[in-house]
Formats: sequence, structure tokens, C-alpha cells
Amino acid sequence: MYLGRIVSVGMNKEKKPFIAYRVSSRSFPNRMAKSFEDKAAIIPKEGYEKDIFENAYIAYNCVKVVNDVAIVSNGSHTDVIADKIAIGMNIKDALSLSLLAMDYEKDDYNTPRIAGVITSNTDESNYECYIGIITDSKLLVEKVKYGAATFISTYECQSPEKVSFTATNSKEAAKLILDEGEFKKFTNPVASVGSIFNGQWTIESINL
Ligand SMILES: NC(=O)c1ncn([C@@H]2O[C@H](COP(=O)(O)O)[C@@H](O)[C@H]2O)c1NC=O
Repeated sequence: MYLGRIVSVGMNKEKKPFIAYRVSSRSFPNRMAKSFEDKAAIIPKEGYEKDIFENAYIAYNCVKVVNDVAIVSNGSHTDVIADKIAIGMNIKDALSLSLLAMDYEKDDYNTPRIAGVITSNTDESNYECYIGIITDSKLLVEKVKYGAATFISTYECQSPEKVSFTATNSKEAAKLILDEGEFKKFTNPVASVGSIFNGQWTIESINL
């Protein structure tokens, strides 16, 4: 099954907050994920830079960390959500407003925008996690329960689905969403990013 881009967010089996992201792609497979201290980006591989002039949606920051909050998404709305959180907006409003303002992508597929936002607090009273999507027919922003892990995708899985997130470190998180466990059956993997909070949001990426 082809899901396109996949966002996963929540708590792993050890109740540690995590984010994970996968690019699957039929049309632009010559891309890679690059991780930095507080962000990760999807960019064209060397020799394919001209692709970004063909399609405005294929290069972007897919992860950003603002204070203790991690944001993961399939497009430039990562930055919009991060900016709103940085000026003090609550997670649910930042996610909802950004998805609504930026809307689905105006490409041949009306590709949805998807995103997840999570705090690093492991005590239940301060923990917050949301996942969201905007398509050409709906806007959904849903709280992810304490202890739960979930994912959503651009095609096929357009409502949050529960997942068993067994990875215990950031590299394993990137590997799991790329081609292991419940994610293995999804086709056309290209690159992935993962981060499990372990005192800090260390961000790892994997490229095929
Ligand atoms: N975020 C991404 O990495 C991304 N890659 C491709 N797209 C969009 O989705 C369309 C379909 O791409 P594909 O056939 O690779 O699933 C592309 O024409 C492009 O407009 C993307 N937009 C949203 O997912």
C-alpha cells in the first residue's frame, strides 16, 4: 500500500515522547533527510536540485524543536507551527490555525498537510500531544492520549491510527518508520527522521 508521507507521534513502549517522519515518494524519490541539532529537513539529493523549481512542496523542514516542544510535518507548515509555539500559543491552537491557514497542497493530488506536535513532559498532568490533517474535505486535530502512539499519512490513512512504537532511541525510531514493524508493508520508502526524548530531542535521519 502506498501512503505517501507518514507522521508518527506519541509515546514509545517505555513511555518516552517521540516523533517520527517518513518520506515515501513515487514522483520525487531523489531526496534525502538531513538532521541538525534542533531541526531536520527534506532536500533534493545532489544533482536533483532543479526539482524544487518543478514542485514547491518537496523541500522543507520536517522537524523543529522549540523549547521542550517537537513539531513534525510534511511541509513548510512545520515552520508556521513552530513560530506560533515560540510566541506562546498553545499546541492545539498552533496546529489547528496553521493547518487551516496553509490548507491542502494545490497539486495534482490535493495532497493533505499532516502534522504532529508533542511536549517532552513525561508526567501525565503536563504531557500534551496532538496530531492533525487538512485535506480538501476536512480539518482534523486530535489529542493523542498519554502513553499512546499514533500515525497519519497523506494518502490512505487520513485519520490517526494506533501503532505499536517499539523503538527505544532516535536512530531506531527513524528505522522503524522507514521499513520495520507495522510500517514495513508501506511502499516506496525514501528517507526518514526520528527523535525520542531522552533528556533532549536528539534528531536522527536515515536515507535509502
Ligand atoms: N512532503 C513531501 O515530501 C511531498 N512529496 C511530494 N509531495 C506532493 O505530492 C505529490 C505526489 O507525490 P508522490 O507521487 O511522490 O506521492 C507531488 O506532486 C507533490 O506535490 C509532497 N507533499 C506532501 O506530502
